[in-house]
Amino acid sequence: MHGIGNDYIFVDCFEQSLPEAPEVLAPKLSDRHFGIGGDGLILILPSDVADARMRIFNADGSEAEMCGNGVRCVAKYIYERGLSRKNPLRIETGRGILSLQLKIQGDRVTEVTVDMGEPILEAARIPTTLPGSPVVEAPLTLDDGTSVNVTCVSMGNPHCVIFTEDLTDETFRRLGPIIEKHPAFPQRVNVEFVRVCSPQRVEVRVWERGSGETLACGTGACAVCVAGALTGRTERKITVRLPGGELITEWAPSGSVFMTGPATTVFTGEWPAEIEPAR
Ligand SMILES: N[C@H](CCC[C@H](N)C(=O)O)C(=O)O
Repeated sequence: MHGIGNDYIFVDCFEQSLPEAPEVLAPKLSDRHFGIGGDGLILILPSDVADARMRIFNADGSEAEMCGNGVRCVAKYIYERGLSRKNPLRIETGRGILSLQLKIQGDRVTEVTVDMGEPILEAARIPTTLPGSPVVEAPLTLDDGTSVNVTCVSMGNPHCVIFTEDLTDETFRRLGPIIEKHPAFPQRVNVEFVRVCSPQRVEVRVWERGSGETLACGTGACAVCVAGALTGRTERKITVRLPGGELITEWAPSGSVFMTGPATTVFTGEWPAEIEPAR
């Protein structure tokens, strides 16, 4: 399944368990030539406190606290497979229990609005060693001596937002991995490069922690919405245009960030666990 091109392999763990640790399995299955292919692995598990629990592992095997595009797909799976027919659904994640409002046409979930919770802005909880809480347009010095201004937001997982007119491949692919692993981010960081088109619309490219360039990032779109409002560059409700499609985000007066977007099933199947990927 995918959320506007941010694709994951989803495993239904209600009735089955994995043949090996997810940290080991995620890189194997995510490999687009020797595995199934995806930006990572997402486990759909039973929960004592919600309709289901989601665990997300990036393509490098690292576990993340949250995945915005992924949680919309989990809700679609749970509802369409009849594991729960509630609406809204509640999904337990690494950042707590989230509420998801489903748009249903026929028997299909076509769109999901997620209450992503409140942004986390204290530097130590992003986490980052940069000064300020919130960290807004702070200079981040790179190892070549140059610096970029960054605004840091956590949606349960860490994000570094850079407002720029330069979304070229050269800059994106040079700076993305450098900033992902920058010492100012003890747990690494997801990096969003943002061009402001208007106070209601931005264009974004994302270099994800643990997965590199992806076509979209739901938590990243929410972090951009918060950073745009904090810096006065955008309104609190914006359309975020990513390479894979668009998400609607709003940092509501209640403090929660809401994200609306589609969720798509590409195929279902099974992998013969005894066959090891060739690598
Ligand atoms: N790479 C992210 C997890 C996936 C987030 C993204 N795919 C989304 O839709 O929010 C991290 O390590 O925090």
